[in-house]
Amino acid sequence: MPTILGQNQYGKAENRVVKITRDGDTHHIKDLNVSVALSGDLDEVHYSGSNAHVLPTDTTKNTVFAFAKEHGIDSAEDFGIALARHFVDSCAPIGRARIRVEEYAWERIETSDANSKFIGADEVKHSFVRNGQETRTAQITYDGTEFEVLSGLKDLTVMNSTASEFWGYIKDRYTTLQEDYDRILATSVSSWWRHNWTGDEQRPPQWEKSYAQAKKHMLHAFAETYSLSLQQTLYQMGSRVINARSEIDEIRFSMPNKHHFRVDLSYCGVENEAKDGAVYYAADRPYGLIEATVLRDGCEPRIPVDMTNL
Ligand SMILES: O=c1[nH]c(=O)c2[nH]c(=O)[nH]c2[nH]1
Repeated sequence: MPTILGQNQYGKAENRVVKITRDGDTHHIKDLNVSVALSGDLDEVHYSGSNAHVLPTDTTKNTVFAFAKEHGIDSAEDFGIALARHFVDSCAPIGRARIRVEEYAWERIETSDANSKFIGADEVKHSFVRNGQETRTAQITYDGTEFEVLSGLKDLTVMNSTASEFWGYIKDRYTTLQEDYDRILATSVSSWWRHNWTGDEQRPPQWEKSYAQAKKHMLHAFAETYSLSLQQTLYQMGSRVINARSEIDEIRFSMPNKHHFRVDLSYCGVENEAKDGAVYYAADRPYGLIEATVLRDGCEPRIPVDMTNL
């Protein structure tokens, strides 16, 4: 049977690069997991094994580490943009580069001045604890003409211990769920959002600030929405980000409903009402999975539907 080659891409995945920047005694950490995927005029390596158009994945790995040293890492997005531009602009057979980045945040450990003297410093400025909140993500794609910059996060776990109800849904012969007028709403947010910046001629967003603001608006909307469903909360979170941040046109969420079931304690004659402060069973599976995109009116959806499950 004749066959032809379909979509293909290659590169070094999961380059774990840690860059320390020293500002006197004060150190700064950028801790990234960078994956490179290149595509272009690469039929021959698949058909005949000719490597004439292949930039080795080993070289793509070396480039990641060299760029971290030579250019530093201002933000995941800046780093991805520099790498994507380099691979496409410096290597003729490569027509498109996609750089995916996960960033792990570190927080400075605050110490007492007195004890710091033991290591000969007034204050320790080089000790960090891994931040246990979300993992930041970015994906930069460049085709030689336009950039697409997606930023995101995953594993941002949030809970409202009240101000959530769920009732008025379809009931059929399989329904056992009781309507609930005071429930826990908890989820682990995965989200990607798309910036409308596409290239050099416009001023790029300030990526670090944009990320912090997007996360803040998401969290505030989660906290401030009186929720009748997780779907409604999701939409409020997306709308808040789009309305507050002019550089973002589209945001997609994948949010598992981390169910907390009020335990029926009637077996020992104990009431367990939400209003009195209840005991819940935190179920880990199965979970409702609520996913949706929120768009600025008039903008095209471009974030792939399954992007949030990476
Ligand atoms: O917020 C919710 N949305 C649903 O669609 C749903 N379905 C369900 O069983 N519980 C919930 N909760």
